[in-house]
Amino acid sequence: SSHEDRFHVVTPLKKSPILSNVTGTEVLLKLENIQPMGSFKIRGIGHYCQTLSKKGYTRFVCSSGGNAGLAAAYACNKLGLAATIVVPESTGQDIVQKLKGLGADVVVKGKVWDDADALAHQLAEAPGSVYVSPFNNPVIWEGNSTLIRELKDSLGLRKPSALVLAVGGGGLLAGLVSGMTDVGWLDVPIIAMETNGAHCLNAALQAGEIVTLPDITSIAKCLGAKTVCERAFQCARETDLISITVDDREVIEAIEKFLDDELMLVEPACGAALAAVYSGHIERLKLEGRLKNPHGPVVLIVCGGSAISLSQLLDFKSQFGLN
Ligand SMILES: COC[C@H](NCc1c(COP(=O)(O)O)cnc(C)c1O)C(=O)O
Repeated sequence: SSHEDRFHVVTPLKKSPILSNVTGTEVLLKLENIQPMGSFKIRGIGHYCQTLSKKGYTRFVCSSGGNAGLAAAYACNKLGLAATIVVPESTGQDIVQKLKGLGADVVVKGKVWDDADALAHQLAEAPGSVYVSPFNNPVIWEGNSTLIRELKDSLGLRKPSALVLAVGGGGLLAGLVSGMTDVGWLDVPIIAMETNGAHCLNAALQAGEIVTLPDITSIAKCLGAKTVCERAFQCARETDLISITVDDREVIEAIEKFLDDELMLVEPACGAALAAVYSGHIERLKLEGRLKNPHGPVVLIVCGGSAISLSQLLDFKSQFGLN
């Protein structure tokens, strides 16, 4: 599609000598943290808002941990449409202010994203309004799949030995699998990272069916969906998906190491993906022979996100005794 009818940018696929050295294999970073509003969300949410705006809706009602909301507020601002973003109490004030700065109405509701989502569905009943899911819609997955097309264009005939991503509700996973189907990469192993306490996909895979977590107890609130979407659960069974969970402490260690190594500050949702490298999972999987195409690069999706600041990182470090 031509530039003016999409909001995302083509992001760099950056070689990382330091992370390659840490894992003993080539690691490439897909820098979604430099998308407008700081995360990959603009690909799927921007495409969804763009598509639905042609149907005459005047107000978009998006439930979000924060990042999908920022993408929706940005898209509606560009489209000249009203936006209501419903976030849980765990969403920080800096994100709320950013949302308001984009002209969105912000409603804070409930302890976790699921509570905010229930209200968003109600508010979207109003005439002229339409609901925007942060992760559970085929149009969103179609937008997210543009990331794979860019990887294919960058890598040419080279196939990744693995794709590493963070999973919240599963929209990024569903989108990547859609793109992988298009480019013939369904055999590429997917390393699906979650934090313990926001591990709805891992819990479902262990149970053999979709389950709902009792609560979100991880600091990675932007991964905080208690139930993984159906499509993501199906994707996990249709692909060579390796589900890994990490502790919040490992996430904070990964964030700090990445800041020192690559001079970029990312939030806990993204730190979960980075922990695949810094907690030694990539190295282990390689030694276990799980990465069938060992000569290919590991591609890590640096998903970005706004739920971080230097002071929050310092608070997290003292919370986990990492000073
Ligand atoms: C509760 O929150 C769901 C969603 N965040 C999801 C998210 C993910 C995971 O993407 P998903 O698996 O939900 O498509 C990864 N990386 C970042 C930085 C994210 O913000 C949101 O913003 O509303």
